[in-house]
Amino acid sequence: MLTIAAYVFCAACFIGPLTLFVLIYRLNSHPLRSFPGPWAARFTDGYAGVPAIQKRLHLITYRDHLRYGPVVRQAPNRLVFNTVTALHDIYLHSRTTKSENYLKSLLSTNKPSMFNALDRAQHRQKRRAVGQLLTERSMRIFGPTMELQIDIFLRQLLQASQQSKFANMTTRCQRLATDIVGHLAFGYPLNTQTAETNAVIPAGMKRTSYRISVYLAWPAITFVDPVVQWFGRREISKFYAALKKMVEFRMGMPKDAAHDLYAVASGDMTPNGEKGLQGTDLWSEASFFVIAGGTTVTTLMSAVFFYVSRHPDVYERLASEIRTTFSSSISITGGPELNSCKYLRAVIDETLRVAPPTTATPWRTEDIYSSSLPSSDEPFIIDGHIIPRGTAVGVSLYSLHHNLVYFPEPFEFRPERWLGPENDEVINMRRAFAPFALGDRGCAGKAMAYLETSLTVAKTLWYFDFETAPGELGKVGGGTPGTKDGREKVDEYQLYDTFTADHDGPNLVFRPRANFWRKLEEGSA
Ligand code: HEM
Repeated sequence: MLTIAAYVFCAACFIGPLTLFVLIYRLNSHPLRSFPGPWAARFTDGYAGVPAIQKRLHLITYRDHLRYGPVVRQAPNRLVFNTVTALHDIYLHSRTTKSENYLKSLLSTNKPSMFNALDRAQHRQKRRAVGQLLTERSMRIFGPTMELQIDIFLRQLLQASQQSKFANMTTRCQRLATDIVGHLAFGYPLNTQTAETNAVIPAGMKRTSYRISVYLAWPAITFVDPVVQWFGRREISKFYAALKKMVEFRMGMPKDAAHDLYAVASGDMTPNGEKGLQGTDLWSEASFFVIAGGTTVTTLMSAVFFYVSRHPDVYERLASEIRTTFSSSISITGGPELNSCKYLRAVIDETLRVAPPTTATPWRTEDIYSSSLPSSDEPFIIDGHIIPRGTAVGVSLYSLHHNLVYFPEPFEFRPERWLGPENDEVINMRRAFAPFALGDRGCAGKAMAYLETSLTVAKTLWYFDFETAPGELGKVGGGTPGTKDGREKVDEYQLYDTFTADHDGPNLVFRPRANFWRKLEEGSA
């Protein structure tokens, strides 16, 4: 009988040469060997995986572009680009789909959602069904529900100001965005703004997004997921229990009782005559929806408050636009007047540029998964490079949005850059601006994100003046001078890469304007 030592010896004899073979192959014969990049990235996904665990992969990617140029090999089979040509070649290409590592985001449900379906036909059916809920027309129907939640947000700010307390805008915006998306997905009042009962939902969203981020960057490490789940089992079971409660609540209501995912996208046929989502498909879609719509808008709103509070000139111009465009709080609603606020739109776009809420690189690959796409012998070319089959390609939105070639003084927050005459420089800038990605896998919720953020910012500036909290509290959210890890810029809102970003602050102090606050107290905002 073999002893344990003999087993170990046999394994070593097999694994040793195999590892050596893989290393030599990756160094000398791998089809991506001529692309520049750090040495470790040739051998292991761990090169990106470790900073993903540290929530700073977007900063490492930015640094690597400065070191190695516009295309960097970030993992044995992954190339990240930093040009506008690559952006368009990748995301508007007729033969790309999401890369295989997105399957690692299936996690517990094992049912692909619109986010991680690789097959085109499957994705198209989901996108058509879900997309109906996110059109501008649908947003007009949903608008009043959204505004009721924003009123609660404003009343909470009023309360904080009356009690001379500061407000941490990450927490406030996160709860607001969660409550809004809860209504849109499940027609369910999560009430995280006013009660702690469902606070597990935003916390669960953050945790899930982080796990997805790490597993996307380092797919092989997914084997630790059962251990991660075991350690977080209490929170995870609370999170799923809260989701289950929402589902059961909604199923107990008539289908047309709310304007939500269930009403608009489920059933054999949707109201638009599309094939609808069925049973469990619907709920894997809805769970993803809560994360996609909740975490991203949270980042956008918090970052707007960060930048506006630190730029008095921007603050003055924005406040003046809102306070002269509208005649009352009731008139601040979705429509032509809100759309006429060009400076507000420039502030939001500049925020999306400097602090893109999706910090992860949205990876794509040549589509070999869709039965509906005939195979092709055409080379797959990105930015002039022939890309071998099986390679994941992508653009880091954080890097591209800080690329000097397109955005002069890239770390300066200057909304005015979006308002200049349409010259070549501005056209180039617009082509390089892609916070929602591009193409048929780009964001489905763009109209909702602009509406929700515009309403929240405009209404806040109608009722309040605000400034950063005094002392150390006011520094939360910015960088720390002297650090050498890419987080040294005091005036840059610090994003922690968890696929969608995590962050803290800003801490702001609010002062009600004149007597407008009475309307808030009366509940007739
Ligand atoms: C500022 C806010 C937002 C930003 C910056 C943003 C950004 C993005 C990006 C970059 C993607 C592509 C991700 C990838 O390829 O992996 C995406 C996809 C998606 N987003 Fe958003 N998003 C925002 C808000 C929303 C909202 C409010 C919703 C809906 C409630 C939403 C729903 C979706 C969906 C369903 C997809 C998947 C689309 C598909 O694969 O067909 N997003 N988003």
